[in-house]
Amino acid sequence: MTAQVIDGNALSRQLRAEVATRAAALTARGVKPGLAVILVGDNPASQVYVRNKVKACEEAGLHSVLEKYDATMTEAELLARVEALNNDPAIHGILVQLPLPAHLDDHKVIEAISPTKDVDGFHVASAGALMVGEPGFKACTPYGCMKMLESIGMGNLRGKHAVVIGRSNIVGKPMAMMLLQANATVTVCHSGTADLAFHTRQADVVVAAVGKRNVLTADMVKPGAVVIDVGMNRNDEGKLCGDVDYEGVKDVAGWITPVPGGVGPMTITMLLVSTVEAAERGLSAA
Ligand SMILES: Nc1nc2c(c(=O)[nH]1)N[C@@H](CN(C=O)c1ccc(C(=O)N[C@@H](CCC(=O)O)C(=O)O)cc1)CN2
Ligand SMILES: [Mg+2]
Repeated sequence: MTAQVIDGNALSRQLRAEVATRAAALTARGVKPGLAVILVGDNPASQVYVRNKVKACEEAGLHSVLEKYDATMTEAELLARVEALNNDPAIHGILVQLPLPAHLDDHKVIEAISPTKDVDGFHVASAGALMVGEPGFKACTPYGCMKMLESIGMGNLRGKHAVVIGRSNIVGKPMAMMLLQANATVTVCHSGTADLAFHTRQADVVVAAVGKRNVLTADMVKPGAVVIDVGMNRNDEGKLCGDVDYEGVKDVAGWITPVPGGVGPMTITMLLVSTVEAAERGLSAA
């Protein structure tokens, strides 16, 4: 079997066109959706991601503001910027690019963002809303993975077993909750799991989100399973690769996401979706 590829670039193009239509409708009503992106420090990967976020906003007709600060910025200064953006009516979504420099407390900074503008979905209020099935912003990477599943007719996972590898607050845990909301039976595996392959071999859907190459190899996958790769690593040649041994797993899986061109672009797409939604919510509350 050769797996079918779930193309994150193609799906993103389609969803971003829908975002552009919604943004144009809002703009015509006098509300241009606005995203503020805060970057502290000079992490080279983060610089690329924030640039891509701003570019994606421009292309979809959203207003965006990129605030770049030196790595020496104090926590008090950062919290003051977040507070100013919370009170800025032209801004509907705020995100603080992670990772932050070590002297800044990620949790404290994220909690300072108004939950009404938390388009990254990282605030405890957003995570709690997801947990209890209430409306709220969803973390963009797992949200993008769910859209990828929907795109292949697997939006409802009743009777299916999903295995998530990784338990981070920004991917693994919200991913598990979203799969549960979609009626899957969910297993979360992590560094303390005794026999990872035992679990993954039973899975109809595997999401690998560890940040380690070759965490999932062909012998660990049930034939025909859907494999979603959230990892971003470098191989020995310095080439970008995921957590999944793509070349081996593609001969066993039914569907697979590539790296690059899979989950990554969907992360930015879902950020745009949530920003437009934030602006729409504001309008309907007015
Ligand atoms: N505040 C946030 N910080 C971080 C998030 C986040 O969602 N919010 N996620 C990641 C980084 N990230 C977005 O911020 C991100 C990572 C990767 C991609 C992407 O498109 N990757 C491409 C490859 C890019 C390359 O060549 O290097 C792909 O997979 O095709 C987009 C966004 C951590 N921080
Ligand atoms: Mg920190």
